Order: sequence, then C-alpha cells, then structure tokens
Amino acid sequence: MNTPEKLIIFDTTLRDGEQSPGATMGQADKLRIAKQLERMGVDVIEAGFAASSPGDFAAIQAIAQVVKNSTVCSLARANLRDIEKAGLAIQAAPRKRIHTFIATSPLHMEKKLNLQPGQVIEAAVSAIREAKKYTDDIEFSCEDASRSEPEFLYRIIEAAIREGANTINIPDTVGYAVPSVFGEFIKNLREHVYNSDQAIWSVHCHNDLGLAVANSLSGVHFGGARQIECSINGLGERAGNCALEEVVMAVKTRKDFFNLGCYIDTRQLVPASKLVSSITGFPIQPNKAIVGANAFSHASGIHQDGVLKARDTYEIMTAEEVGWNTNKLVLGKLSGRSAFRQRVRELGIPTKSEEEINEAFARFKELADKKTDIFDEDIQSLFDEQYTEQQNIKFVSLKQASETGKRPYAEIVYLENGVERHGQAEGNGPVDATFNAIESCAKSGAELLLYSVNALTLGTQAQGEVTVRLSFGGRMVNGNGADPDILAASAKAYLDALNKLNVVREKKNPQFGNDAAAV
Ligand SMILES: CC(=O)SCCNC(=O)CCNC(=O)[C@H](O)C(C)(C)COP(=O)(O)OP(=O)(O)OC[C@H]1O[C@@H](n2cnc3c(N)ncnc32)[C@H](O)[C@@H]1OP(=O)(O)O
Ligand SMILES: CC(C)C(=O)C(=O)O
Repeated sequence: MNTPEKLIIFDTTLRDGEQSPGATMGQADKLRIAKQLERMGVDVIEAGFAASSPGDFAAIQAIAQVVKNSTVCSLARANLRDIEKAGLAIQAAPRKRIHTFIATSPLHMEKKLNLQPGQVIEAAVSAIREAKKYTDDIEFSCEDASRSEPEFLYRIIEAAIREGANTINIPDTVGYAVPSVFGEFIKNLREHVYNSDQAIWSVHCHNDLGLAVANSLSGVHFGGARQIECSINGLGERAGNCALEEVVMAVKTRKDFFNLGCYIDTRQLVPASKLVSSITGFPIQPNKAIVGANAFSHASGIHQDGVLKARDTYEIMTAEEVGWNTNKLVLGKLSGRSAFRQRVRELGIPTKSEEEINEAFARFKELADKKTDIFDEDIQSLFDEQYTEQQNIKFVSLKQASETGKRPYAEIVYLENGVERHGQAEGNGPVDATFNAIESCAKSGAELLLYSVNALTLGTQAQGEVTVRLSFGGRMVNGNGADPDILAASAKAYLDALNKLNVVREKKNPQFGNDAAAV
C-alpha cells in the first residue's frame, strides 16, 4: 500500500450548521464549538458568514483570535462587500481562508442571480482577486454544481484557479446526487479542467436523500477529491450536511479501502456531538451512527453472547475510540442467558447455582415482556424475590400515636417464623418511631439508606407504596409495602427488606442505632 494522501476535514457546523432552522448560535457558543473542533484536529473551521450580520462578523473575529492550529474561514458571496467583511473578520487568525461562491447551474443563474454565464465567471474572478488582498488561501465553490453543465464548470473552475483559488469545492447543494454518478462527476471535472492539479478538490454534500456521506465518500474515492466539507451531527440547511463523525470513522475504519490519512482525534467525536447538541437543543437520535446512544449498545441475546466472547463479532470499531466510555449490553426481552449472567456478576449478586440463575432468568423474561427498561435494581429484585418466597417475617398490626408537642410513639406486632413479636419505641417522626419499634425487637443492625413514598392511586383514599432500602454486611436490598395507611405501608416495606436481608434471626447488633429519618 502506498503512503496515504491527506484528507482535509473542513467543518462547517458554525456556518452551514447554523443554517439549520432553530440552530442559531451566539458568539460564546460558537467559540466553545470552535475550540472543540480545534482540539479534535479539524483542518479548516468555517466559522460563519461574516457579511450576514454584525454578530456573525464578531463571532468569526473572536474565533480567529483564539484558534491557532486550524485554519479559520469565512464564507462570502462573490461580491466585494462580502469579501471585505470576510477578510477583516479572519484577519487575526494565523491560518485564514476566504471561501467565496456563486451558483453555476442554469436554473440558479437565470432564476436566482439573473446573470448570464459570462457575468457569473466575471463575478467569481473579481471576488477571488479581491480575496487575495487578505489571504493566499482561497476556496471557490460552484453552488448547485451537481445540477450544472460540465462544460460551464470547466470554464469557471479554470478561470478561478487561474485567478488564485487553491481549493475548488463541488457542492451537491440540494442533495440531488447519487454516489456512483457524483464520484464520476468529480473525476470528469478533474480530467477536463486543464489546471486541475493546481488546486485541491473538495466536496460539500447535502443530505436531502440521506446520501450526503455516501456521495462525499464517492467524491473522494472515485473522484479524487481530497477535502470533505462536513458538520458535527450532520447539522446543516434543510436535512443537513455530511456528518463529520460518520465520514471520519468510515475513512478510519475502512483505511484498507480508502487509504487516506485523516488526523482527527476520534475520541473527541462524542464530546463534540454532545456539545453541539446541547448548544443547539437538537437531540441526537439514539440510532445515529457513531454518536447515537445505541451506536455501541447490544440488545439481542445472540449479539450479546457474541460480543461477550469477542467484541469484534458485532463491533467494527470500538466505543472507546470515538469517545464513549465503553460499549453496552442492554438487557431486555430479546436478551439471552449469557448477557444476563454477565450482568448478575457485574452487580455482585451472590448466586449459588446455575439453577438459581436459570430461575431468575425465567422471571427476567416475564418481566421484560411487560417492561421496556430493565434497570439494575430490577435484576437485583429478581433475586430478592427468590428470597421472598421463603418469607419468614410477616406484618400483623401497627398502633401509632402522634400529637403536637409530643414525641411520636409506635407499637408493632409481626410474625417471625410463626412466632409473634412485639416492639415499641419513640422516634423523631412517626415513620422513625415505626422503624424503631421494629428494630427494638428485630435488632438487625441494618442501615437505612433510602425511604420513599409513592401514591399508587389518586385522591385522599390513595393506596400508598413505600420503598425502603437497607444495607447490611455488604448487601443492599429494597423492600416494598403498600397500604392505604402510609405508616402501615412503611412498616411492611421495612419488614419486607429485613426478610430479604435474612439477618433478623441472627440478631447481630443488639445496639440498634436510630437510623430512620424523622418524617
Ligand atoms: C448554498 C448556501 O448555503 S449559500 C449560504 C447561504 N447562507 C445564507 O444565506 C446566510 C446568510 N445570509 C444573509 O444573512 C443574507 O441573505 C445576506 C446578508 C447574505 C444578504 O441579504 P440581502 O442583501 O438582504 O439579500 P437576500 O438574502 O434577500 O438575497 C440574496 C442576494 O444575494 C444574491 N446572491 C446570492 N448568491 C450570491 C453569490 N454567491 N454571489 C453574489 N450574489 C449572490 C442574490 O441574487 C440576491 O441578490 P438580489 O437581492 O440582488 O436579488
Ligand atoms: C456555499 C456552498 C458551499 C454551500 O453551502 C452549498 O452549496 O450547499
């Protein structure tokens, strides 16, 4: 394999990305994104369109002042005012580019610009001449190139290169191209433009048909383009642009095919995606390639089993290399025993036999049929339920007294292995008194970690459900209790948790501390 040629990554999140309806960004936001793009190693940052507003001019200026390693670029129409604004905005940047453009398709020239083809060439040439007063790095784009006549493109591109443009960008402005034709289109242009080797060729594809990434890669691989214009999360006008994270990972993962040098720090992709999403308020769809929450999650048993045996059975790249902490095995109705067993191990749930796992797995499948999200607590409680089957502590009754100015008092009766136990105590609140009453005879030594109440039904007659989390000897369990009387529900939940802990009969700690919070 020969030495890879460099692929230039030109990011337009801050310019075309901002053309997404609803994605307006302020100067501080743009600066944060620009710094992240620089950290990631993006070659060119298109920071905005200087002539579009004083705010965008100032944002480009601010970016030009801080970004040192990436080229800072401003877009400009092919007119002198836009070029001057762009030139002034990027002035402070150590590496600066002006990107000027004009439409070249018959439709745009006639209906939008109301210009003859010759006038369009003149406008392009004089814009480039003007731009050279500010920088030597000049990009020229033929807007709507994929719907332009090749013969006209040869003429205007030759003139642009002659005038000093050193990057020639071929946009598929309306996302009309199809990959094999687009690659051929670029190749044909490069073959017919006599001075084509004096410029780097670039592609800028829109995603109206969902083909932006495919078209860009075809332009590179078959057409010989060496710059891709793209944006984080594929943000851009209408359906967006080519997604930076996708092309970068395609070129990296399929280096065997593309054989191109791309020097992006890919571990910054997910942080960049999250940053842009949070600033614009555009959520990332879970199944989005590379940066979607599900991109490295496996939900089905056969895949999970494969990944546990060897990650590359179902992963063509790693979660870590694009900036996720790790891949994920998501437990649900399609999961198998391998993933279930693995999660049980990770949760540190002590299991005595394969049979115990199998029983819990059967319960898990039943639960997963009813519930979409299975949390770690659900897995934990599958095993708790197995303990509950051997329940030996049962609630009988609770008497409780509360009066303003007096400490609440509770009396509890419960059965322990069929033997009636009585306990009484005061507490800082009625719930505290109830728990103290239980502990006055249970003496479990367990620590109360959580107490929460939910109304299961509406209105003042609501059934209350209480959850209590206790820990003892490194184990943690949740106990649940339901009753229209919230204090009885609390007592039931506490006793349920003691059952699961299975520590009562051992009476490990006769010095019961007052753990229950005052409620
Ligand atoms: C394909 C792309 O994504 S191109 C980039 C698109 N981005 C933007 O348009 C965002 C920023 N734009 C703006 O803020 C405004 O449109 C401005 C400041 C540039 C211009 O605003 P206005 O002067 O009010 O013009 P308006 O937007 O209504 O129309 C665009 C004008 O530019 C002309 N024009 C369009 N493209 C070009 C070009 N590449 N070179 C020269 N003139 C152009 C149009 O023919 C039209 O001229 P007309 O008013 O004489 O008919
Ligand atoms: C200005 C050009 C590059 C553009 O955004 C497009 O044609 O889509």
